[in-house]
Amino acid sequence: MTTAHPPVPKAELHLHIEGTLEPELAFALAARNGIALPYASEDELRRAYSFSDLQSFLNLYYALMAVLRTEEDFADLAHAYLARAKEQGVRHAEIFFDPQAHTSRGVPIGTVIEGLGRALDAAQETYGISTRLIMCFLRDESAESALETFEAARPYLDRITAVGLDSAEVGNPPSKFREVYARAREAGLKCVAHAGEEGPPAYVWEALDLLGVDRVDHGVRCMEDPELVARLVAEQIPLTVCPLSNVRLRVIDDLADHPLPAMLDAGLLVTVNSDDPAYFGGYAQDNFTAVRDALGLDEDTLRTLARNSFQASFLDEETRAAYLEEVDAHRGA
Ligand code: HPA
Ligand SMILES: [Zn+2]
Repeated sequence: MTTAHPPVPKAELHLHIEGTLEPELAFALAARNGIALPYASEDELRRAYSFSDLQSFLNLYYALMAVLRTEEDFADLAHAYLARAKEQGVRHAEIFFDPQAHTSRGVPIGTVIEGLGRALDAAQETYGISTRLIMCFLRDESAESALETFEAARPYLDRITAVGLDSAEVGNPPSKFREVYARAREAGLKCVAHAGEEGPPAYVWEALDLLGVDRVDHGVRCMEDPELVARLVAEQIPLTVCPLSNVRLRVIDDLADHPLPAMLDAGLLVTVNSDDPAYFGGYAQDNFTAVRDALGLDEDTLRTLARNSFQASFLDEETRAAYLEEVDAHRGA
């Protein structure tokens, strides 16, 4: 008899909670809230998950959020994610949310944060997962809207660890959001930003130099610029890479061609994450397994990726050290 190895303990650092909305939950919440979805069934919805680029995904991602209306909806969404994350060996999750995608539909920011917070408060006890929240600004909305969102979130900043930047990248460079990032840093928050997913290496430079990010989300296009790679290596700025997302959004043609091994060889602090797992075909361990199989990564490399995930996290040193010990004690990938 063969015994399946438990998945390696890991931190998930690039995960949009709205991107964990599975068709089953979308239909259940639609029914609960009396909302009609333009799909006849879960299968029909699933068949719409075929994307040509980031924007084609974002269109469906924002449309399906219509089912999220109450604190309970946001709590249920986070509980469903945490239950799956536990099965995938996730021990720590730093979770993005997109407040403007909800406030623009009339859902108060407090409903979003209190709802997610309710689930995250129970996460350690219920799932054995420590959590942080990262509030993202939609970069295809205005700089003023980001500032207004930050001010609306002020009463809840004790629940928020960092700010981030997501949505349609090309044409919306980090420089547009200097002011809100300065304000966030002044308030004691960490800073991350999506950069170098569809956008050029210049956007990664801007995220570093103008926003002062502690971590770059995606960042795969840094490989086009050796000077940028040298900077990221020298400062050990973490990159939260999302392999299955890259294939589904056609950032990379084929997983077998993914630059992950070259990134590791270059000395970059790379982590593997799931981005929007309900849409891209896999959660955290699914991404680990997929890169292992497509790129022939060995057990030591997978353990390095798991170690990197805790190194790149916003955990305190004591908790980080405890998780790293768990990784080192783990056998099998
Ligand atoms: O991969 C992504 N990129 C940009 N914005 C996003 N919002 C959800 N997922 C993504
Ligand atoms: Zn993302």
